[in-house]
Amino acid sequence: MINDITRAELSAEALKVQQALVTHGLETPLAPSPMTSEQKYERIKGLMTEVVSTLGLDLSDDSLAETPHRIAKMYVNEIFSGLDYANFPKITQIKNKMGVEEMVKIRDISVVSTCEHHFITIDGLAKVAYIPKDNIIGLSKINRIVRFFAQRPQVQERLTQQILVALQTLLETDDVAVSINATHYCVKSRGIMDTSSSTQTTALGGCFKANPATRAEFLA
Ligand SMILES: Nc1nc2c(ncn2[C@@H]2O[C@H](COP(=O)(O)OP(=O)(O)OP(=O)(O)O)[C@@H](O)[C@H]2O)c(=O)[nH]1
Ligand SMILES: [Zn+2]
Repeated sequence: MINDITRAELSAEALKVQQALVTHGLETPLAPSPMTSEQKYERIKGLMTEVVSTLGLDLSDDSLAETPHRIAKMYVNEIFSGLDYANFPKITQIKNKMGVEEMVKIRDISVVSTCEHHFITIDGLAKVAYIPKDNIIGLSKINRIVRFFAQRPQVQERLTQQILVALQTLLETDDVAVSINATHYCVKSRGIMDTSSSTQTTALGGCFKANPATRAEFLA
């Protein structure tokens, strides 16, 4: 949830994307919080002090002393920074004056996210394609949108869909496709401890869904 003060600071793109995710039932489950980033940092630092000392570790050791601070900073400013729409990337688009009507496809976009069930890393690659309508988006902005949604606690299926809907909303076309192949460290480093499996998720819109040839070209 976003309060009125925060809303005023958000970009038009961030607000449009947030609204679209809510409409599609794809928004990350968020509980209303009146806390600022600074207040969240202070509280998490205190709570992590409890976690680390409960584990029996000596917080007076010079290597461990700053760990609660590091974790709180990492959660708020880094790996969960995508929970705050104030961090939504600046989006640059240009008019499609050159009449591009073929697929634009970006491969091997780094996806480093965090599994929301275990708070352990998800590590993979994304492929994103779209067929331009009126606008062409700056290429790096696609990577930045992937990163924004990756920097949340996630399930891979929702991450894939959030990227799809964000791009459809910004590009004003349904003709977008997203695919992610990733290793879940909650599967690799604990639990079943499978070190070889990876997970592929795909979200297709418009002609990528309707046209088998377009779908095949994307997935190839
Ligand atoms: N669909 C989906 N499942 C995920 C994702 N990340 C983790 N999971 C799964 O979430 C499930 C949580 O299952 P639980 O039984 O509640 O947790 P757990 O006891 O730690 O389960 P194990 O991992 O089997 O030890 C596990 O099967 C995980 O593999 C994801 O991105 N998508
Ligand atoms: Zn997990």
